[in-house]
Amino acid sequence: MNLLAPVRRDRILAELPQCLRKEASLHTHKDFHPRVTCACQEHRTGTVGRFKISKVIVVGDLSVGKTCLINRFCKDTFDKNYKATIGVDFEMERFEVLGVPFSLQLWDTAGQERFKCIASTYYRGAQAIIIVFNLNDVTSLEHTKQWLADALKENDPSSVLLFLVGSKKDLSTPAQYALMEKDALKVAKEIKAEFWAVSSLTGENVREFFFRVAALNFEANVLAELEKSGARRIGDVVQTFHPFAGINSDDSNLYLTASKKKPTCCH
Ligand SMILES: Nc1nc2c(ncn2[C@@H]2O[C@H](COP(=O)(O)OP(=O)(O)OP(=O)(O)O)[C@@H](O)[C@H]2O)c(=O)[nH]1
Repeated sequence: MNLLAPVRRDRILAELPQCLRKEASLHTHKDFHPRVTCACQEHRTGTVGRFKISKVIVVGDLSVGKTCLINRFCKDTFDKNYKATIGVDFEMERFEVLGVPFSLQLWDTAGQERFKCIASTYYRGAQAIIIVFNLNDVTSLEHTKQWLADALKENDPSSVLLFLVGSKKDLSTPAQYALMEKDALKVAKEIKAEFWAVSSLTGENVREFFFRVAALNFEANVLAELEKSGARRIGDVVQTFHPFAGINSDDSNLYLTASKKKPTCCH
């Protein structure tokens, strides 16, 4: 029995949302990986779509706009008054990607030094890290590397997606923005993060950004799941036949046959 309400119509993704700037993007390909599209069509996404929830943490200096960013996307609200986040808070957002349900758990963490210690205990297990800075405050951009280093202490750098997000775009003139973007692109390249510039006040790029986060996360999860199930299938054959290795001299061939077996779909 499915007790969950259907996914909101405006959370349905049928295509891969595009990056903001190709210079600092995690992927420049236009569509989802063909193996992912194929797995979704054939309902071979394993735990993704059943009970998979992807944890995303949002870090950055105090008052850069982390809470406002999450609230603009999840609740479509904006509060002009600053209320510091104490420790952490989280929102759950459900999507449907290529027909498969997929959820993001968005963790809003405190930027204030005195709450940082509590917040950092929630960094572990993140599949994506969003590092936010204020487009009108170069110091907050400089601090992003330290925020990332702290978040990576608790996570495996090779399996986490990174996003560098410049906030409060509405407060910059085009000339100021252009200057800051140059610096931000450099940092993004250095830390291997995808760059975005948003405004939670106007909503500019907010939806596009989170759709991109959801899509790339989903893609990474399905690819990992396919890899895992492929390895398991090969392992199963070996396990099944291994006890008879002395009898069945072709045992090694079985292993090879299994691993070389042509997939039924595009890979
Ligand atoms: N003009 C403008 N102001 C913003 C924007 N985003 C946030 N703010 C303002 O910036 C202040 C701080 O925003 P928050 O979202 O609370 O900042 P935070 O990063 O969550 O702060 P901490 O919880 O202390 O880490 C508030 O007064 C917001 O109204 C934006 O896009 N444009």
